[in-house]
Amino acid sequence: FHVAHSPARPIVARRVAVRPTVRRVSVARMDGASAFARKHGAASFDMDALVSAQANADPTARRTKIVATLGPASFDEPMIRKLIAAGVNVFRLNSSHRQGGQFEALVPMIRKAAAEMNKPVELLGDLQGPKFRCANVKAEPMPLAAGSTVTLALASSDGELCDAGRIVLTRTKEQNAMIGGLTVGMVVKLDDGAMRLRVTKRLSPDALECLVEVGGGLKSRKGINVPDLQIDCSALTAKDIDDATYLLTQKLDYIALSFVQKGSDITELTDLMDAQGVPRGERPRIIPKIEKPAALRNIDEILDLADGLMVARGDLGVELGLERVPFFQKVLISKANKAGKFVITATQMLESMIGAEVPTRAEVSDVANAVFDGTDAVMLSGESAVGVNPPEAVMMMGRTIVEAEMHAGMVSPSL
Ligand SMILES: Nc1ncnc2c1ncn2[C@@H]1O[C@H](COP(=O)(O)OP(=O)(O)O)[C@@H](O)[C@H]1O
Ligand SMILES: C=C(OP(=O)(O)O)C(=O)O
Repeated sequence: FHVAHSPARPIVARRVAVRPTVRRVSVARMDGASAFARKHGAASFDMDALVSAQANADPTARRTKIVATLGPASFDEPMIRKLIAAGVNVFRLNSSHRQGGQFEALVPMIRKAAAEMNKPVELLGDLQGPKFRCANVKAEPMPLAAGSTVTLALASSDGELCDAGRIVLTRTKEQNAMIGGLTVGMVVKLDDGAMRLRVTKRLSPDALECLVEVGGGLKSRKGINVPDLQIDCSALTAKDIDDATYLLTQKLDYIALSFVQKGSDITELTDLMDAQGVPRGERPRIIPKIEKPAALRNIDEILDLADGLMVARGDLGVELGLERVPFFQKVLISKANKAGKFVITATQMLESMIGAEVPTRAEVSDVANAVFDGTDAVMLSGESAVGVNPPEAVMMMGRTIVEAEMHAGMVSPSL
């Protein structure tokens, strides 16, 4: 190699990794280097055996479960059967997108397919919670060009669509409060932060002018986050109560609650179950979605009242900052493991498979690392809801999990 232009600070192996004294490192002080040394210091690798021992086992025979979100790409019975055969353990019905009698048709379809295939498939109903979303878009995707100006407004009539530089939100108590609370200079993020607006002018009590700082294409019902705005609202919105009222009649296995911030948010859901007279033995297990900094602060009281957790990395990434997600994923998985509760790692796991047959190395690595962290389940979102090949996404995830589980004992979590 020509080294004349080598960087001032070359990459060097961590000295602690080869020090024979690693076992004396203080456990109390868990700095990165000592944690690395404690994990790897004493390991010896039989490279021949490791390279030969490719897991060619059945990708459906694994401990870590696969949760697959259903959507337009997976709504028919032949596809549901393919997904079950590919190894889906839990189907997720996202109430944020519930329309017409969609779920009413899907639930019996899944149960029938699972029974006929003799596979123990479970169902998870996800409640939107106080999450802001745009209305449906007239011609998808609606272009938002960087540098252009758009209007962000409450819908002026029922059924108004996002169109021609106007992003509209259905009128709900929470969305009315959001539009009312926005002030000039605030940042508004769209679609899990893929696009960014900045408020430049208040046009009326119901509408704001915004500059598109990061552009893109907006699709129907995409999430809207305003990290600078705190809105005091209940954990269950009117829509959640309506969705939960239906879901609780379906004897689902799990119910996920979005934007939980504190323990009492979970109590709102158990109160609803009481009010509906859902017998104790028939209640779905409650999964708070951890996607707000407040939920991280109050995680112990939340975990106490929950049956499991979801590391909801989509919104968590927007609310907390993307670069902070990996560490908190490990903390949340560790806390759930220690409390004896299950944990689902969710969102963008094989994201590129929405449009491609093959994922990126980074995505495969992400699935494997979630397994190494100790997750109990990994989740597919758009990959199985709107992707080009939902069964292949499930099989890719299954193969990755099997391979990771084979080595999980060697790559034990360090938290
Ligand atoms: N029940 C549904 N009906 C229509 N589209 C859906 C449904 N569920 C999911 N989708 C589509 O799949 C995408 C990914 O699903 P998911 O991650 O659950 O949604 P989101 O991140 O919007 O909550 C959604 O943004 C939506 O476009
Ligand atoms: C799972 C998540 O929630 P949703 O898909 O409902 O936005 C998330 O934000 O990661």
